[in-house]
Amino acid sequence: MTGRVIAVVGPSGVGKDSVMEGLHAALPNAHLVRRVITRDKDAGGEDFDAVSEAEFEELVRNGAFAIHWHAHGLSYGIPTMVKYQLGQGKDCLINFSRNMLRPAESIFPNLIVLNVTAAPETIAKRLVARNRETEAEIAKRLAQADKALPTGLDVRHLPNDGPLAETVARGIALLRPDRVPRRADVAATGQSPTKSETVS
Ligand SMILES: Nc1ncnc2c1ncn2[C@@H]1O[C@H](COP(=O)(O)OP(=O)(O)OP(=O)(O)O)[C@@H](O)[C@H]1O
Ligand SMILES: O=P(O)(O)OC[C@H]1O[C@H](OP(=O)(O)O)[C@H](O)[C@@H]1O
Repeated sequence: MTGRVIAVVGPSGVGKDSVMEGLHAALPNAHLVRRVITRDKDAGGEDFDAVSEAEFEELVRNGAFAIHWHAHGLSYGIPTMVKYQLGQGKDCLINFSRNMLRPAESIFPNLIVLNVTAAPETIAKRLVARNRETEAEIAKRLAQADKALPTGLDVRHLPNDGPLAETVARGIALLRPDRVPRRADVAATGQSPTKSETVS
């Protein structure tokens, strides 16, 4: 059976990478996708392949990416290898861009969106504490924190205001392939129960 693409989205600093690491540790069938990014290799944070802009463009020309995008003055690519992993039946966890969810639908038919959220002041504190971006870069990222998600996708909401371990435990429950939605989910959305799910 084909694996699922689990597109982890949310504002910069909300905790996507942290949640993904926790899910990866707990779910043996979930592959953590390593992104190619035009970011300094010593920037810290997620494990990624650092390339120059010229190298990135060459990779694009050579069809190295299943999908790629530009954000925050950087370029991000998801290696085509992900399709092999999906073909092997592995779920693939990808730190994704909210802007790319619509195009992703046709590239990855088995797409689940894990929408990580937190209060704006919590996100701001985390970005400062992480110390990866300058003050000006942090301000720009915070200005883009609020972005609507496209409609009609299978979105599962994961608040990350509290302890990370609790978020990860709720994330695991949200991703269970046999998960039966709560009645409240059905009533709240008034549509297909799998379209929008939250575990509290
Ligand atoms: N539940 C949590 N409680 C406390 N700190 C957290 C929690 N989740 C994440 N953090 C911290 O918040 C900071 C931002 O987390 P992370 O880098 O995972 O965010 P991100 O959403 O992947 O950001 P970006 O999109 O910019 O890469 C990190 O320093 C991380 O350790
Ligand atoms: O705002 P949207 O489009 O959702 O996300 C844009 C980009 O922001 C984050 O980048 P980083 O991991 O902080 O470098 C995401 O991973 C994504 O690549």
